[in-house]
Amino acid sequence: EISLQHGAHRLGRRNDADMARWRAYGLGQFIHWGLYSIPGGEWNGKIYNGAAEWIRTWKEVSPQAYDSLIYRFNPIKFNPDSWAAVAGRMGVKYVTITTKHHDGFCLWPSKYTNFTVAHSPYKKDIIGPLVKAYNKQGIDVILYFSIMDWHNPDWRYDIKTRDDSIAFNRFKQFTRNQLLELLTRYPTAKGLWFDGTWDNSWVKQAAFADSLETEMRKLRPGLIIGSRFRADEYGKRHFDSNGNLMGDYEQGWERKIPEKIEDVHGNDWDCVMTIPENQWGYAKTWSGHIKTADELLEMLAKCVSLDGNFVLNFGPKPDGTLRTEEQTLAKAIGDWMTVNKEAIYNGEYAGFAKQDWGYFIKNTGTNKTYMVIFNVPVSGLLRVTTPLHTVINKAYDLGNLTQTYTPEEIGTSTYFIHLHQQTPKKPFVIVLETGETGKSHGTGYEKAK
Ligand SMILES: COc1ccc([C@@H]2N[C@@H](C)[C@@H](O)[C@H]2O)cc1
Repeated sequence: EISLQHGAHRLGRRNDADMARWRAYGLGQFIHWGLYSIPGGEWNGKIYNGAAEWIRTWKEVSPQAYDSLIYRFNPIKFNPDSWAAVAGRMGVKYVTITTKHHDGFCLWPSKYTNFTVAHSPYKKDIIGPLVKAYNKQGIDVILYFSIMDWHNPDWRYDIKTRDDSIAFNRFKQFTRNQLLELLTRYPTAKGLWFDGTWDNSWVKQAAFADSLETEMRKLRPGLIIGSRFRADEYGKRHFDSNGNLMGDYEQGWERKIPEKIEDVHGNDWDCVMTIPENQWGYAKTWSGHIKTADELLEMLAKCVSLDGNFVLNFGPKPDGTLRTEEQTLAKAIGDWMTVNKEAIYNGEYAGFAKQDWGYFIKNTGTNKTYMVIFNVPVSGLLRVTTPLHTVINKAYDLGNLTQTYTPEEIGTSTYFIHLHQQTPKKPFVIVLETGETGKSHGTGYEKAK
């Protein structure tokens, strides 16, 4: 271990109620909405082959022409209650919303720049009504904020000259002002999801970012901040120079999912996922593979089975409506969650050996472990190996509690659950009620160090 001034300030997971609430979410929604939604990945009739929210960087697009999109931002059909209703029906417990993406356009009327909704034809605050509508549905809000801001003339990719340093110091104050402004305007927001923090200019601000993080936590006790916000004084990000996670949850899983529990190092984490291969903001043309509800449900179950949250991205249209494909997927996921939500909410790593048929999810604080089944073997036999000293007392269908199973013991702590003839063509859940044998009352696995 080396001594660090600006590394992790806490070892291991947070154990307070605010973090326990975040840990229990399971399923979240990401929303990417802004000026980039207007071109939707197309410019002068040509399709941009990158992510639609990055179109400003395309050589075919002049930054000034892009920034003039502010005069076309007027989502007349925007109705936050309908977005929140879709999210509620889908069963999400939290939403992460872009307050400002890399292009610098603010969805709230910030006092610190004119590049906001207040100076668009729409005029009104977007974030406030969104927070209110989602909170009314019992859905918590996390604010996405991009440090990198292409519009602000003081932004720098690196600090090479004294002028860079003078400009970037102004930028740091601007950033601090906006973050404190967001936390003050939206006091019910539970946390921050930072992005745009990989460039040298910001990576060199270990001391500034560390003190800003401390200031934000003081302003909002319990605030949840991800690992992507700041670097330590050696430029290490997410994990400091001693290998300890900075922030409260790991933000390393963007469009990818860990394979095994060792990959998450005993930390909290979220996975943020797109429906097409790689589009966050609205893209008129979705190319490549569009994920199905069953694929997304398997990703959800996999994340929760490995102690994470699964956050599915929506890119609303410039008029404020949600595209049909997203509404259809939200309903399909919601229909499944209506029956199986108790396997997802308050879910954690169960410590059972991974099996090919699917995922084990333990319910925090109870003796229930859920088997979320995607791949029924031709044998119709589901193998279960329990953790040490754990026995199965009861097994039954979550979707039909009268449908019970008597596990056949086939070896030490190993059982076969015999499925009944016709199994559904949808993912389904079997509930295991377990008990402990022998002296040890361990959880069957020690949290990975
Ligand atoms: C350098 O590669 C990327 C990839 C994606 C991003 C942004 N993070 C996602 C959550 C989206 O906001 C995407 O624009 C930024 C840089």
